[in-house]
Amino acid sequence: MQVRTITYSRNVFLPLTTVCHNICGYCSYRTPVREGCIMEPDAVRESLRLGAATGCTEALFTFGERPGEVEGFTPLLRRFGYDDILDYCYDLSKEAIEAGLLPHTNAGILTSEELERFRTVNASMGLMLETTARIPAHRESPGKDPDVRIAMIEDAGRLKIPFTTGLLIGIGETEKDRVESLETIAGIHRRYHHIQEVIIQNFCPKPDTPMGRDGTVGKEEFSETIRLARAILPDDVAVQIPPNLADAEEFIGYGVDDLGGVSPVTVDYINPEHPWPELERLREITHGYRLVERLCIYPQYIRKGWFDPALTPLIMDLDKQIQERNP
Ligand SMILES: O=c1nc2n(C[C@H](O)[C@H](O)[C@H](O)CO)c3cc(O)ccc3cc-2c(=O)[nH]1
Ligand SMILES: C[C@H]1O[C@@H](n2cnc3c(N)ncnc32)[C@H](O)[C@@H]1O
Ligand code: MET
Ligand code: SF4
Repeated sequence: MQVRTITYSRNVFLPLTTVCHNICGYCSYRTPVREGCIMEPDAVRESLRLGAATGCTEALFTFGERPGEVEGFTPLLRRFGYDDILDYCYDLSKEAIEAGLLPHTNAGILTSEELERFRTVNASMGLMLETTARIPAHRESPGKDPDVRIAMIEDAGRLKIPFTTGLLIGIGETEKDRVESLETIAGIHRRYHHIQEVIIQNFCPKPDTPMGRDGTVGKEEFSETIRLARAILPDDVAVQIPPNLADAEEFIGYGVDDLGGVSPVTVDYINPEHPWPELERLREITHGYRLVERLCIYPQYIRKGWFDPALTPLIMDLDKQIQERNP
Protein backbone atom coordinates (compact mmCIF):
# COMPACT_ATOMS: atom_id res chain seq x y z
CA MET A 1 0.00 0.00 0.00
CA GLN A 2 1.22 3.47 -0.78
CA VAL A 3 2.03 5.75 2.16
CA ARG A 4 0.21 9.04 2.15
CA THR A 5 2.25 12.19 1.74
CA ILE A 6 1.86 15.17 4.09
CA THR A 7 3.41 18.44 2.97
CA TYR A 8 4.54 21.63 4.68
CA SER A 9 6.36 24.82 3.75
CA ARG A 10 9.13 26.75 5.51
CA ASN A 11 8.24 30.41 5.75
CA VAL A 12 8.95 33.67 7.45
CA PHE A 13 5.94 35.60 8.71
CA LEU A 14 5.97 39.32 7.87
CA PRO A 15 3.14 41.20 9.60
CA LEU A 16 3.58 44.51 7.77
CA THR A 17 0.94 46.27 9.81
CA THR A 18 -1.40 45.46 12.68
CA VAL A 19 -3.75 48.29 11.67
CA CYS A 20 -6.95 47.12 9.98
CA HIS A 21 -10.25 48.68 8.93
CA ASN A 22 -12.15 45.56 10.00
CA ILE A 23 -12.89 44.73 13.62
CA CYS A 24 -13.33 40.96 13.87
CA GLY A 25 -14.65 39.78 17.24
CA TYR A 26 -12.04 37.02 17.54
CA CYS A 27 -8.92 38.93 16.51
CA SER A 28 -6.19 40.13 18.89
CA TYR A 29 -3.73 40.83 16.09
CA ARG A 30 -5.32 44.14 15.15
CA THR A 31 -4.17 47.27 17.04
CA PRO A 32 -4.94 50.99 16.85
CA VAL A 33 -2.59 53.32 15.03
CA ARG A 34 0.39 53.65 17.36
CA GLU A 35 4.16 53.60 17.46
CA GLY A 36 5.39 50.27 16.07
CA CYS A 37 2.15 49.38 14.23
CA ILE A 38 4.09 49.19 10.95
CA MET A 39 6.98 46.77 10.53
CA GLU A 40 10.05 48.79 9.55
CA PRO A 41 11.88 48.03 6.31
CA ASP A 42 15.04 46.99 8.15
CA ALA A 43 13.10 44.57 10.35
CA VAL A 44 11.56 43.02 7.22
CA ARG A 45 15.01 42.75 5.63
CA GLU A 46 16.40 41.11 8.74
CA SER A 47 13.62 38.48 8.71
CA LEU A 48 14.15 37.86 5.00
CA ARG A 49 17.86 37.41 5.57
CA LEU A 50 17.35 35.09 8.54
CA GLY A 51 14.71 33.14 6.67
CA ALA A 52 16.88 32.62 3.62
CA ALA A 53 19.80 31.61 5.84
CA THR A 54 17.72 28.95 7.61
CA GLY A 55 16.35 27.29 4.49
CA CYS A 56 13.00 29.06 4.23
CA THR A 57 11.39 29.31 0.81
CA GLU A 58 8.39 31.56 1.46
CA ALA A 59 7.89 35.16 2.61
CA LEU A 60 4.38 35.27 4.09
CA PHE A 61 3.03 38.83 4.03
CA THR A 62 -0.10 38.79 6.19
CA PHE A 63 -1.46 42.01 7.63
CA GLY A 64 -4.44 44.23 8.37
CA GLU A 65 -6.91 44.99 5.60
CA ARG A 66 -7.03 48.50 4.09
CA PRO A 67 -5.18 50.16 7.00
CA GLY A 68 -5.10 53.42 5.04
CA GLU A 69 -8.78 53.85 5.88
CA VAL A 70 -7.92 54.17 9.56
CA GLU A 71 -7.32 57.76 10.70
CA GLY A 72 -3.66 58.55 11.34
CA PHE A 73 -2.18 55.53 9.55
CA THR A 74 -1.03 57.14 6.31
CA PRO A 75 1.10 59.84 7.99
CA LEU A 76 2.96 57.07 9.86
CA LEU A 77 3.48 55.08 6.67
CA ARG A 78 4.84 58.17 4.89
CA ARG A 79 7.86 58.03 7.20
CA PHE A 80 8.96 55.07 5.11
CA GLY A 81 8.26 56.91 1.88
CA TYR A 82 4.94 55.24 0.98
CA ASP A 83 1.34 56.44 0.71
CA ASP A 84 -0.19 52.99 0.45
CA ILE A 85 0.66 49.81 2.34
CA LEU A 86 0.26 47.83 -0.88
CA ASP A 87 3.05 49.83 -2.56
CA TYR A 88 5.22 49.07 0.46
CA CYS A 89 4.33 45.38 0.28
CA TYR A 90 4.98 45.31 -3.47
CA ASP A 91 8.51 46.68 -3.06
CA LEU A 92 9.23 44.35 -0.15
CA SER A 93 7.99 41.41 -2.23
CA LYS A 94 10.67 42.30 -4.76
CA GLU A 95 13.24 42.39 -1.97
CA ALA A 96 12.03 38.99 -0.79
CA ILE A 97 12.61 37.58 -4.25
CA GLU A 98 16.10 39.07 -4.33
CA ALA A 99 16.74 37.51 -0.92
CA GLY A 100 15.67 34.14 -2.31
CA LEU A 101 12.15 33.79 -0.88
CA LEU A 102 8.88 33.42 -2.77
CA PRO A 103 6.27 35.95 -1.64
CA HIS A 104 2.76 34.82 -0.63
CA THR A 105 0.51 37.73 0.32
CA ASN A 106 -2.72 37.76 2.32
CA ALA A 107 -3.60 41.42 2.80
CA GLY A 108 -7.33 40.86 3.07
CA ILE A 109 -9.57 42.18 0.30
CA LEU A 110 -7.83 43.43 -2.85
CA THR A 111 -9.35 44.64 -6.11
CA SER A 112 -8.82 42.72 -9.32
CA GLU A 113 -6.30 45.38 -10.43
CA GLU A 114 -4.37 45.04 -7.18
CA LEU A 115 -4.33 41.26 -7.54
CA GLU A 116 -3.07 41.54 -11.09
CA ARG A 117 -0.22 43.73 -9.92
CA PHE A 118 0.70 41.45 -7.01
CA ARG A 119 0.68 38.40 -9.25
CA THR A 120 3.88 39.66 -10.87
CA VAL A 121 5.76 39.49 -7.54
CA ASN A 122 3.91 36.66 -5.72
CA ALA A 123 4.12 32.93 -6.33
CA SER A 124 0.74 32.42 -4.65
CA MET A 125 -1.76 34.46 -2.69
CA GLY A 126 -4.37 33.88 -0.03
CA LEU A 127 -7.60 35.00 1.59
CA MET A 128 -9.53 33.04 4.19
CA LEU A 129 -13.19 32.79 3.25
CA GLU A 130 -13.72 32.25 7.04
CA THR A 131 -17.41 31.30 6.53
CA THR A 132 -20.29 31.96 4.17
CA ALA A 133 -22.51 32.66 7.19
CA ARG A 134 -23.33 36.18 8.34
CA ILE A 135 -22.20 36.13 11.96
CA PRO A 136 -21.99 38.65 14.82
CA ALA A 137 -18.16 38.30 14.92
CA HIS A 138 -18.08 40.04 11.52
CA ARG A 139 -20.65 42.74 12.21
CA GLU A 140 -17.96 45.43 12.18
CA SER A 141 -15.93 43.89 9.36
CA PRO A 142 -17.16 44.94 5.92
CA GLY A 143 -14.27 43.00 4.38
CA LYS A 144 -15.59 39.75 5.86
CA ASP A 145 -18.86 39.92 3.94
CA PRO A 146 -18.96 36.47 2.32
CA ASP A 147 -20.01 37.92 -1.06
CA VAL A 148 -17.00 40.26 -1.04
CA ARG A 149 -14.64 37.39 -0.11
CA ILE A 150 -16.10 35.08 -2.75
CA ALA A 151 -15.79 37.79 -5.41
CA MET A 152 -12.09 38.27 -4.63
CA ILE A 153 -11.36 34.53 -4.66
CA GLU A 154 -13.06 34.39 -8.08
CA ASP A 155 -11.03 37.37 -9.33
CA ALA A 156 -7.86 35.52 -8.31
CA GLY A 157 -9.12 32.53 -10.29
CA ARG A 158 -9.68 34.57 -13.44
CA LEU A 159 -6.10 35.84 -13.04
CA LYS A 160 -4.78 32.27 -12.60
CA ILE A 161 -3.23 32.99 -9.21
CA PRO A 162 -2.47 29.79 -7.22
CA PHE A 163 -4.61 30.39 -4.16
CA THR A 164 -4.97 29.51 -0.49
CA THR A 165 -8.26 29.94 1.31
CA GLY A 166 -9.89 28.42 4.34
CA LEU A 167 -12.47 28.28 7.08
CA LEU A 168 -12.20 29.58 10.60
CA ILE A 169 -14.02 27.07 12.77
CA GLY A 170 -15.94 27.97 15.94
CA ILE A 171 -16.73 31.65 15.33
CA GLY A 172 -20.49 31.27 15.43
CA GLU A 173 -21.12 29.23 12.30
CA THR A 174 -23.17 26.03 12.26
CA GLU A 175 -22.26 22.69 10.74
CA LYS A 176 -24.59 23.49 7.85
CA ASP A 177 -22.63 26.72 7.29
CA ARG A 178 -19.38 24.73 7.16
CA VAL A 179 -20.83 22.47 4.49
CA GLU A 180 -22.04 25.49 2.53
CA SER A 181 -18.62 27.20 2.85
CA LEU A 182 -16.80 24.09 1.63
CA GLU A 183 -19.24 23.60 -1.25
CA THR A 184 -18.77 27.24 -2.21
CA ILE A 185 -14.99 26.81 -2.37
CA ALA A 186 -15.36 23.52 -4.26
CA GLY A 187 -17.65 25.25 -6.77
CA ILE A 188 -15.20 28.13 -7.31
CA HIS A 189 -12.37 25.64 -7.85
CA ARG A 190 -14.39 23.68 -10.42
CA ARG A 191 -14.79 26.89 -12.40
CA TYR A 192 -11.29 28.38 -12.08
CA HIS A 193 -9.01 25.52 -10.94
CA HIS A 194 -6.78 27.74 -8.82
CA ILE A 195 -7.42 26.64 -5.20
CA GLN A 196 -4.32 24.78 -4.07
CA GLU A 197 -5.26 24.38 -0.43
CA VAL A 198 -8.02 25.01 2.10
CA ILE A 199 -7.01 25.76 5.68
CA ILE A 200 -9.27 24.35 8.39
CA GLN A 201 -8.33 26.64 11.23
CA ASN A 202 -9.71 26.38 14.74
CA PHE A 203 -10.63 29.60 16.51
CA CYS A 204 -8.37 30.25 19.53
CA PRO A 205 -9.97 32.62 22.08
CA LYS A 206 -7.95 35.72 22.98
CA PRO A 207 -8.56 37.19 26.46
CA ASP A 208 -8.87 40.84 25.43
CA THR A 209 -11.39 40.37 22.62
CA PRO A 210 -15.21 40.22 22.60
CA MET A 211 -14.97 36.47 22.04
CA GLY A 212 -12.29 35.92 24.68
CA ARG A 213 -14.57 33.81 26.85
CA ASP A 214 -16.19 31.84 24.07
CA GLY A 215 -15.60 28.12 23.93
CA THR A 216 -13.49 26.41 21.31
CA VAL A 217 -14.65 23.75 18.93
CA GLY A 218 -14.56 20.23 20.37
CA LYS A 219 -12.24 17.56 19.06
CA GLU A 220 -15.04 15.53 17.52
CA GLU A 221 -16.51 18.50 15.74
CA PHE A 222 -13.09 19.53 14.46
CA SER A 223 -12.21 16.09 13.16
CA GLU A 224 -15.65 15.88 11.57
CA THR A 225 -14.98 19.19 9.80
CA ILE A 226 -11.67 17.89 8.44
CA ARG A 227 -13.47 14.79 7.21
CA LEU A 228 -16.16 16.95 5.61
CA ALA A 229 -13.54 19.11 3.92
CA ARG A 230 -11.77 16.09 2.46
CA ALA A 231 -15.07 14.65 1.26
CA ILE A 232 -16.45 17.85 -0.28
CA LEU A 233 -13.31 19.38 -1.83
CA PRO A 234 -11.98 18.13 -5.16
CA ASP A 235 -9.02 15.71 -4.89
CA ASP A 236 -6.50 18.21 -6.24
CA VAL A 237 -7.22 20.66 -3.39
CA ALA A 238 -5.15 20.03 -0.26
CA VAL A 239 -6.69 20.16 3.22
CA GLN A 240 -4.39 22.08 5.56
CA ILE A 241 -4.44 22.31 9.36
CA PRO A 242 -2.05 24.58 11.24
CA PRO A 243 0.12 22.31 13.42
CA ASN A 244 0.56 24.95 16.12
CA LEU A 245 -3.17 25.44 16.76
CA ALA A 246 -4.71 22.02 16.60
CA ASP A 247 -3.24 18.81 17.96
CA ALA A 248 -2.17 17.75 14.51
CA GLU A 249 -1.14 14.29 15.61
CA GLU A 250 -4.69 13.57 16.67
CA PHE A 251 -6.32 14.98 13.52
CA ILE A 252 -3.94 13.95 10.80
CA GLY A 253 -5.80 10.74 10.00
CA TYR A 254 -9.06 12.47 9.11
CA GLY A 255 -7.84 13.58 5.69
CA VAL A 256 -5.18 16.19 6.36
CA ASP A 257 -2.80 16.66 3.41
CA ASP A 258 -0.75 19.61 4.55
CA LEU A 259 0.55 21.35 7.67
CA GLY A 260 0.97 24.80 6.10
CA GLY A 261 3.76 27.18 6.78
CA VAL A 262 6.02 26.66 9.76
CA SER A 263 8.71 29.15 10.55
CA PRO A 264 12.08 28.48 12.12
CA VAL A 265 12.68 32.18 12.75
CA THR A 266 9.39 34.00 13.42
CA VAL A 267 6.32 33.46 15.59
CA ASP A 268 2.73 33.16 14.36
CA TYR A 269 1.79 36.79 14.88
CA ILE A 270 -1.91 36.01 14.80
CA ASN A 271 -1.63 33.27 17.43
CA PRO A 272 1.64 34.17 19.20
CA GLU A 273 0.75 32.03 22.23
CA HIS A 274 0.98 28.95 20.00
CA PRO A 275 4.59 28.23 19.01
CA TRP A 276 5.35 26.33 15.84
CA PRO A 277 6.61 22.80 16.16
CA GLU A 278 10.20 22.02 15.27
CA LEU A 279 10.86 19.90 12.22
CA GLU A 280 11.57 16.99 14.59
CA ARG A 281 8.07 17.33 16.02
CA LEU A 282 6.56 17.48 12.51
CA ARG A 283 8.22 14.15 11.85
CA GLU A 284 6.61 12.67 14.97
CA ILE A 285 3.19 14.10 14.09
CA THR A 286 3.41 12.57 10.63
CA HIS A 287 4.73 9.22 11.81
CA GLY A 288 3.59 6.60 9.32
CA TYR A 289 3.29 9.16 6.52
CA ARG A 290 5.82 10.64 4.15
CA LEU A 291 6.61 14.23 5.21
CA VAL A 292 7.55 16.31 2.19
CA GLU A 293 8.54 19.95 1.96
CA ARG A 294 6.79 22.06 -0.68
CA LEU A 295 6.90 25.63 -1.97
CA CYS A 296 4.04 28.10 -1.51
CA ILE A 297 3.16 27.37 -5.15
CA TYR A 298 2.12 23.73 -5.44
CA PRO A 299 3.82 21.45 -8.03
CA GLN A 300 0.81 21.26 -10.36
CA TYR A 301 0.83 25.07 -10.70
CA ILE A 302 4.56 25.08 -11.37
CA ARG A 303 3.95 22.52 -14.13
CA LYS A 304 1.08 24.57 -15.57
CA GLY A 305 3.27 27.69 -15.54
CA TRP A 306 0.79 29.69 -13.46
CA PHE A 307 3.32 32.33 -12.37
CA ASP A 308 5.01 35.40 -13.74
CA PRO A 309 8.07 34.66 -15.91
CA ALA A 310 10.15 36.90 -13.62
CA LEU A 311 9.72 34.25 -10.89
CA THR A 312 10.96 31.36 -13.04
CA PRO A 313 14.62 31.29 -11.93
CA LEU A 314 13.78 31.41 -8.20
CA ILE A 315 10.96 28.86 -8.42
CA MET A 316 13.21 26.45 -10.34
CA ASP A 317 16.10 26.97 -7.95
CA LEU A 318 14.02 26.50 -4.78
CA ASP A 319 12.20 23.54 -6.29
CA LYS A 320 15.57 21.90 -6.86
CA GLN A 321 16.64 22.72 -3.30
CA ILE A 322 13.60 21.14 -1.67
CA GLN A 323 13.81 18.08 -3.90
CA GLU A 324 17.35 17.58 -2.67
CA ARG A 325 16.15 17.96 0.93
CA ASN A 326 13.18 15.58 0.53
CA PRO A 327 14.46 12.08 1.17
O1 LIG B 1 -3.22 32.33 2.51
C1 LIG B 1 -3.11 32.32 3.72
N1 LIG B 1 -2.11 31.67 4.27
C2 LIG B 1 -1.94 31.69 5.60
N2 LIG B 1 -0.91 31.06 6.15
C3 LIG B 1 0.02 30.51 5.23
C4 LIG B 1 0.07 29.10 4.94
O2 LIG B 1 0.34 28.30 6.05
C5 LIG B 1 1.20 28.92 3.95
O3 LIG B 1 1.83 30.13 3.74
C6 LIG B 1 0.56 28.46 2.70
O4 LIG B 1 0.33 27.10 2.90
C7 LIG B 1 1.40 28.69 1.47
O5 LIG B 1 1.01 27.87 0.45
C8 LIG B 1 -0.61 31.16 7.47
C9 LIG B 1 0.53 30.59 7.96
C10 LIG B 1 0.82 30.70 9.25
O6 LIG B 1 1.93 30.13 9.62
C11 LIG B 1 -0.01 31.39 10.13
C12 LIG B 1 -1.16 31.97 9.66
C13 LIG B 1 -1.47 31.85 8.32
C14 LIG B 1 -2.59 32.43 7.79
C15 LIG B 1 -2.81 32.37 6.43
C16 LIG B 1 -3.89 33.01 5.81
O7 LIG B 1 -4.73 33.61 6.43
N3 LIG B 1 -4.01 32.95 4.46
C1 LIG C 1 -5.02 35.05 9.09
C2 LIG C 1 -6.22 34.39 9.61
O1 LIG C 1 -6.09 34.19 10.99
C3 LIG C 1 -7.33 33.82 11.46
N1 LIG C 1 -7.54 34.27 12.82
C4 LIG C 1 -7.79 35.51 13.29
N2 LIG C 1 -8.00 35.47 14.61
C5 LIG C 1 -7.92 34.18 15.00
C6 LIG C 1 -8.07 33.50 16.24
N3 LIG C 1 -8.40 34.14 17.38
N4 LIG C 1 -7.89 32.16 16.26
C7 LIG C 1 -7.58 31.50 15.12
N5 LIG C 1 -7.43 32.08 13.92
C8 LIG C 1 -7.60 33.42 13.87
C9 LIG C 1 -8.36 34.34 10.46
O2 LIG C 1 -8.92 33.25 9.79
C10 LIG C 1 -7.53 35.14 9.50
O3 LIG C 1 -8.04 35.14 8.19
N1 MET D 1 -6.55 40.95 7.71
C1 MET D 1 -6.62 39.95 6.70
C2 MET D 1 -7.83 39.07 6.86
O1 MET D 1 -8.29 38.85 7.93
C3 MET D 1 -5.36 39.12 6.71
C4 MET D 1 -5.28 38.06 7.75
S1 MET D 1 -5.56 38.57 9.43
C5 MET D 1 -4.11 39.53 9.73
O2 MET D 1 -8.32 38.57 5.88
S1 SF4 E 1 -8.67 38.95 11.39
FE1 SF4 E 1 -7.71 40.21 9.79
S2 SF4 E 1 -9.48 41.43 9.06
FE2 SF4 E 1 -10.10 40.67 11.06
S3 SF4 E 1 -9.55 42.32 12.47
FE3 SF4 E 1 -7.87 40.80 12.43
S4 SF4 E 1 -6.46 41.70 10.97
FE4 SF4 E 1 -8.43 42.65 10.60
